[in-house]
Amino acid sequence: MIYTVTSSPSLDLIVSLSSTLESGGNFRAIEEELRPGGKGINISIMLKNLGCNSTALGFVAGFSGDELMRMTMASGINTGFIRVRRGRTRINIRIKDTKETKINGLGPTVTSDDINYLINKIKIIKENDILVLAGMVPPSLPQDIYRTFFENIKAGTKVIIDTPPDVFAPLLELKPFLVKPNLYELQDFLQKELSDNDKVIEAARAIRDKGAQNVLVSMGKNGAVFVDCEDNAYVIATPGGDAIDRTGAGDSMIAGFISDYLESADLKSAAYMAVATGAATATYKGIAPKEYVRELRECMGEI
Ligand SMILES: O=P(O)(O)OC[C@H]1O[C@](O)(CO)[C@@H](O)[C@@H]1O
Repeated sequence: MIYTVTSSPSLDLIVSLSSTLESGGNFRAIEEELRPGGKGINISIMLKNLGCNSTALGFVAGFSGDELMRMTMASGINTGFIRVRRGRTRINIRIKDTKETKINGLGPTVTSDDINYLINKIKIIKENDILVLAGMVPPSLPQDIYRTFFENIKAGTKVIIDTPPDVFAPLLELKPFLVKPNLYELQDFLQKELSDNDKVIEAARAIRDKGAQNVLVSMGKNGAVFVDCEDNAYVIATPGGDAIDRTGAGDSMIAGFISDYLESADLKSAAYMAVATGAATATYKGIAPKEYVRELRECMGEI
């Protein structure tokens, strides 16, 4: 089984403007859409599109939490959300003009009882299952919550961490199966520019040497760098196409990686599928369907 944990899921409100957003201005949307969001939720949706079942776990609250649960279940995903009493599931805003402006909300207040309910769900995850820990840790949660989750799983569970490097860095010693920073976050974290692929590979190897088994660095339109547990390093180009909506593209990469790895047990093949899946969502409105992912994967050729 595959489990995704999103400690702060969201509804994503995507609003398009015909003119450029200015602080203090008054604008009207020309298009708007409400989607279920949060990294683990997007991963579960992409997994479903690729034909893999998963269970989405996390904390939800208020009317926005009800709507998120409704939308997630309508996508055919198993859910095991913990309903918390105070506050509401955050509504993250994406404003699109010529660029994309993101405002991510705070999320509800989560108590230690709520956390224990989620830990109990995590405790039943079996050896050889996959657990994805994804997204920011909201201020209302203990900042080491992912460590607590990690420490409550059985040995042999494959843990994948899809968070910025400052969140996954303290967890590397617990030997996650895969971490996936994006290049911008990684540069910010290291406080240096990784100006060519060799430098990205070197940085990925340094993360692996600290404990991660495999490291996938997503690089937007430049594809990804993948360094595996046997020290193979690959630079994987995207199958092309102009990004129209990057929301969920990085999350889709994780789903692509998992779905391929479960079928092929081949890390390189999984990394190529990750890039195809991320590119599909980036060049599609919403989380891409399987046929489109397959088309892009075929464009990348045999590996
Ligand atoms: O958990 P974070 O880092 O705040 O990011 C959440 C946002 O990222 C996404 O999961 C896209 O990656 C959105 O669906 C969501 O609004």
